[in-house]
Amino acid sequence: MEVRILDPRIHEWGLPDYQTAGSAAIDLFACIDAPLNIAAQAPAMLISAGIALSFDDFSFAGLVLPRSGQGHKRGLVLGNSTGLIDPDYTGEILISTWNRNPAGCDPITIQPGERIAQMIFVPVLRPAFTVVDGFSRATARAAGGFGSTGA
Ligand SMILES: O=c1ccn([C@H]2C[C@H](O)[C@@H](COP(=O)(O)OP(=O)(O)OP(=O)(O)O)O2)c(=O)[nH]1
Repeated sequence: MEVRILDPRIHEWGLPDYQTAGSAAIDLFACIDAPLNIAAQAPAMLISAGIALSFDDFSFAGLVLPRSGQGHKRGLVLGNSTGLIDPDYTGEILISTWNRNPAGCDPITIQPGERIAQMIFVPVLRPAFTVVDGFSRATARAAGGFGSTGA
């Protein structure tokens, strides 16, 4: 995969070496010029991750996820829940940043270079659709949905 470093500070912050470190994800840095206050419950803010990717082929995609500590302990999550990076997207990766804490809580201050999200890569399946009126195979669950098997 080719990566363009759009923010030169990433050279010093370090591209993650997740392939040898055993981590599943690369951390994404907040490419901001000064500390940034994110108010509780304010509309999500797009923050540059400072990199762009060129996927080798269309068989995998990227998912931007919150970091567990940032989300659970601090309330810093993603305004889009999960970000999908399409394999044909070559623009800068952006992080939809949201302070989920209740209104009135202190703002969260993000520092330049802080790792505010992470990205994993997933294989993409593209099943062919066959339009039918009824399914050819019956299952025990059928249309039993939420809670249908008990609490
Ligand atoms: O957290 C994210 C989510 C998306 N993107 C970029 C990559 C992705 O390929 C593109 C479009 O995202 P998506 O397909 O989820 O957006 P959409 O709202 O469905 O718009 P589109 O019509 O562009 O597909 O935006 C990011 O940089 N960060």
